Amino acid sequence: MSNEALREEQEYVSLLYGRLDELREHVTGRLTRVLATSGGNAQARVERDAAHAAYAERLARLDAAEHGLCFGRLDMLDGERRHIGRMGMLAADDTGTDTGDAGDTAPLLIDWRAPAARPFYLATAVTPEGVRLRRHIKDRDRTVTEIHDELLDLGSAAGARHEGLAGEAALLAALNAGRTGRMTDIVQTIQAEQDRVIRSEHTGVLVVQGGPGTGKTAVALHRAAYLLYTRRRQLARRVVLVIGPNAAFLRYIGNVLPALGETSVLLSTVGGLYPGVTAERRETPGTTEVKGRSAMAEVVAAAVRDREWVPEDHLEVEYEGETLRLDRRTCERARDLARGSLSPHNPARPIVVGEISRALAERYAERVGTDPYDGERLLDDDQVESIRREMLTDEAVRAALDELWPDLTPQRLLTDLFGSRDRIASAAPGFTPEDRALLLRGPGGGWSPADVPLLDEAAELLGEDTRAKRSREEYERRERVSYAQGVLDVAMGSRATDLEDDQEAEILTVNDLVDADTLAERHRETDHRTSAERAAADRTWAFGHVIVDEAQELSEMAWRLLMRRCPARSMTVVGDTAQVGDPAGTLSWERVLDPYVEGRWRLERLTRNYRVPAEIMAVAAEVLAEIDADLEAPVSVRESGVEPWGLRVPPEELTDRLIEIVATEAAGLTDRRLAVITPDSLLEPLGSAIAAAVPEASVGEDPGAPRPVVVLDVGQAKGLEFDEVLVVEPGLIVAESPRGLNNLYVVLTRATQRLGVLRTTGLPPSRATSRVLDAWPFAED
Ligand SMILES: Nc1ncnc2c1ncn2[C@@H]1O[C@H](COP(=O)(O)OP(=O)(O)OP(=O)(O)O)[C@@H](O)[C@H]1O
Repeated sequence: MSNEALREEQEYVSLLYGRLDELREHVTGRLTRVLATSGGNAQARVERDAAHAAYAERLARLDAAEHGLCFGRLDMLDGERRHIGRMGMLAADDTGTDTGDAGDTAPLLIDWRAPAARPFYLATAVTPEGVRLRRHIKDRDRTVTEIHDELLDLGSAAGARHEGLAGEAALLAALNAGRTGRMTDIVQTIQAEQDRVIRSEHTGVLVVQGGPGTGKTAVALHRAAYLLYTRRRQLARRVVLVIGPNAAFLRYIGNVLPALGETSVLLSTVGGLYPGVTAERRETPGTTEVKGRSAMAEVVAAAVRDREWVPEDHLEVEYEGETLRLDRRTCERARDLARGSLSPHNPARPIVVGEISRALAERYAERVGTDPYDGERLLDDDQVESIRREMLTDEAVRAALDELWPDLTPQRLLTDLFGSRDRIASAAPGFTPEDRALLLRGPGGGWSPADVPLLDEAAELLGEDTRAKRSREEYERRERVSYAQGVLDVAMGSRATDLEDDQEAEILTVNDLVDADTLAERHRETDHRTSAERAAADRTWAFGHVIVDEAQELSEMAWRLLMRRCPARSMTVVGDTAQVGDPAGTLSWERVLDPYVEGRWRLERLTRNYRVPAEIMAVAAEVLAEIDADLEAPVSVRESGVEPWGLRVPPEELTDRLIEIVATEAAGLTDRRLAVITPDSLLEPLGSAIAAAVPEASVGEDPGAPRPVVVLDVGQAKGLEFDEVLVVEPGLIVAESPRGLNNLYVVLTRATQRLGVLRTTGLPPSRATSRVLDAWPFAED
């Protein structure tokens, strides 16, 4: 890299940062002006809120572009030069436009997502796409530090060493860099097969199948950014939902989209998609599997129907000293009318209430208001109606109505169902007694992630619970009034205090003009939450696009929930059926997708492994062949020169040797991270032993700052990566789960540099069910 080239690029990059500062200043000025204005009618307020949100979002995008603003340059064969960066910028003084591909104005910088930037990712020496030179530019704190050039016209160079790797030097530098515990974006080095997925024009369900480390997560997130760029109007309002397997994974990927300037995104697990429920209950794999089956939809529906009760023969209700009898037919008629309304359960309840209370009032009127001589009813219709209304406040009548057709929350329905052997038997007649036993549970203990799709299913069938809705509305109203009262108090407190008493009496205060109730109602009109916050709080939100990562882990019931959240069926589904570990997870995309979008989903494959060096992948590929000989392992794009190591120790020495190894490794880690991955059953004992002996270690990913050493079980390691990985007792990992080999494949493919395997001599061969492990040249301790 010549100094001349560095100087030239520095000049250009400084110009771009100067322009970025101008844009920032301009938007900040506008934002300040919006914040300073007040008053006006409702429309003015709405417009002001919209402008406020738009400027704040734009400022966030400008801030996000600060690091690595311009990372590439294309010199085209026709002499044109294009600079590629995190956002588009025009040279013109039009501060409102910066898409970089607009109109005739020459762009200073082209957004990586614009069509003109595409050759940066696709051009190779064989298909140069009109590019003569591709340059990768690296800067730190606005200073250009490195430049990598590739000449792509055929005569000029041998091209990349690995055919098809775009920007090989920059790519390898990124792949070899130490991991921080937070995923970073890959805009500078997106590869051609990934670019095709990111920019796919398919608007329906796009499935991206790829082995470990092929960049599925990275691609899915960049696709979200791409879609937000090309369809910002629709998607920013409707929000893009990104689903990940667990909270640690969401933290791991959480910085990528903000770093790309995109905020209209909600990251969640499936278990996090039911507002008000924190799904932390742990369940056995058997229970998770049963709850994930699509047949559970019918079980929930049957559980609702079972609560729409009619008596065997008749129902007796005590009212004002009289025993009123309702026969089965009357109750049945009420139930049929309510069901025939096709409304969900709760909204249909008034039909039952109306029918039954009317029948009861009639019976009562017959008893107390009948002429003893001619049997004529003495009460007119109005009197009967007022008796009926009166009855609705009576406890016995209400109890009878609750028995016939209770107002139900999804939580109530499922708590009652799972707490009763009889209810389960009635709702799940097709299940085996063993499966039914897996659903049974005692009171309390909260909800599990597998419960959330069931709660959601129940919520659909039950509709809004009228009582809960009323009390929620009343609570929200009281909150608004109390907030408004606070506003009024502040207003009163801050009025001028140097007035004479009699003067004060003459002056209207804010409390004379408006009371807290009125002010509260006015506040109702404005909702200052972002779209993503509103989406998170709304169970029925329809997302513009849904991205599902580690999608092989989702159960059939989870798919039902996600499909409801995305009526447009615009989805990017990324996963690897060979990595499925969840007992309710999927081994076939057809099976889970065809029921919703039969024949309309598209499959793309990623074939290169960017994470795992060839030496480690060679071992993992053998495990993959054990899972299914037809599955193809992704091809590593690099070698590390370091072979994986294995050590076998006597069982009684496992903990001490492990601590010793971890302590030694930890001492040698600089800017690197080590993960110790254990079987689920050993996480607790080994994790606490390591954490007690090695100060750099934490058990589970630290929600705050990631530690250099982390001890995880298989489920926690899913989707994550580390510079070094130490797998403990692989035989037990295989033995502990019906998908044990898949789990072994997952843990062996988490390392970017080094892999070690530590096992005991004690496990009987039947428990170490992997041929690869049996054949592994473990050193004996
Ligand atoms: N084009 C690229 N440039 C630089 N880094 C890349 C590129 N593609 C992937 N990577 C890196 O490779 C690693 C693996 O990517 P990612 O986690 O997205 O793979 P994955 O397919 O989701 O893996 P798994 O199935 O094991 O979870 C990440 O560190 C990612 O940043």
